[in-house]
Amino acid sequence: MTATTAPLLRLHAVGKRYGALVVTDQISLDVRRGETLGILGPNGAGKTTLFNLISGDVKADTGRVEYAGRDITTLAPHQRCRAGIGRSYQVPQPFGHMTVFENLVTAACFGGGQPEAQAWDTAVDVLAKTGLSPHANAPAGGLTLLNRKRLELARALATQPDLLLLDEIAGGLTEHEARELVDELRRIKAQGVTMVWIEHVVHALLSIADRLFVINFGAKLAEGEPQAVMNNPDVRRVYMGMEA
Ligand SMILES: Nc1ncnc2c1ncn2[C@@H]1O[C@H](COP(=O)(O)OP(=O)(O)OP(=O)(O)O)[C@@H](O)[C@H]1O
Repeated sequence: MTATTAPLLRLHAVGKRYGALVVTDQISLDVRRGETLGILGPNGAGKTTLFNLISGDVKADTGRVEYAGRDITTLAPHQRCRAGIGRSYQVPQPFGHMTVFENLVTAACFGGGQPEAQAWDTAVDVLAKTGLSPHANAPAGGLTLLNRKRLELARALATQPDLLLLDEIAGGLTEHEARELVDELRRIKAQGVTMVWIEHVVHALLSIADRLFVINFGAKLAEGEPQAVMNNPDVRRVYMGMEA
């Protein structure tokens, strides 16, 4: 990759407020093709809002969002999804009465814009990739936490994204389960998918992230190579503050 390669995602001075509360404070951020960017920050720092601004679930008050060189600031969520941005939600949102397979076909058809025959093939492929094949015909509402997290990842993958936004998919898992999830993410990364991962389980994030971006009170606190960011005095203070 050369230094001149345009970023896949670019946020330029993006801002969002709810009344007097500034939730996103002039965030500028580039994500290169193929990289995995980890997002860290205390509870309420504005991480999920940042995802909402990228996916279109929330519209920016100020600034610009560019994807693959195109200004997508005013596009609706389904248009951004069809353009290649897939996301998971912090609270898994499957159709609980539908089977795992039906959830994936639905995501491929309606999120990814794939014709039905192709959507079936995609669903079979994603089931295998995420270890959900044994649960293909189970109702989504009855899955264990690990499998609900897997399904959340699988639904995003079924839209065949170039950019995958993952919101706290390791939270609540055991050490062993989190390791399995990271292994799955490594395989997805190896296929060239660009990822942005919000995660409080720092060691899971550090095991795969190429770069970290830390948010505090809606603004950028630090950005860069993971170990350097974790050693940054401002970041340490925020995290020690969290632990106190
Ligand atoms: N629709 C909304 N209306 C008003 N305030 C909101 C809205 N959405 C988010 N907020 C506030 O914005 C702030 C940032 O929320 P956000 O969910 O982005 O934080 P977060 O960093 O993802 O937090 P967590 O780690 O707890 O998930 C919080 O104070 C939250 O209460």
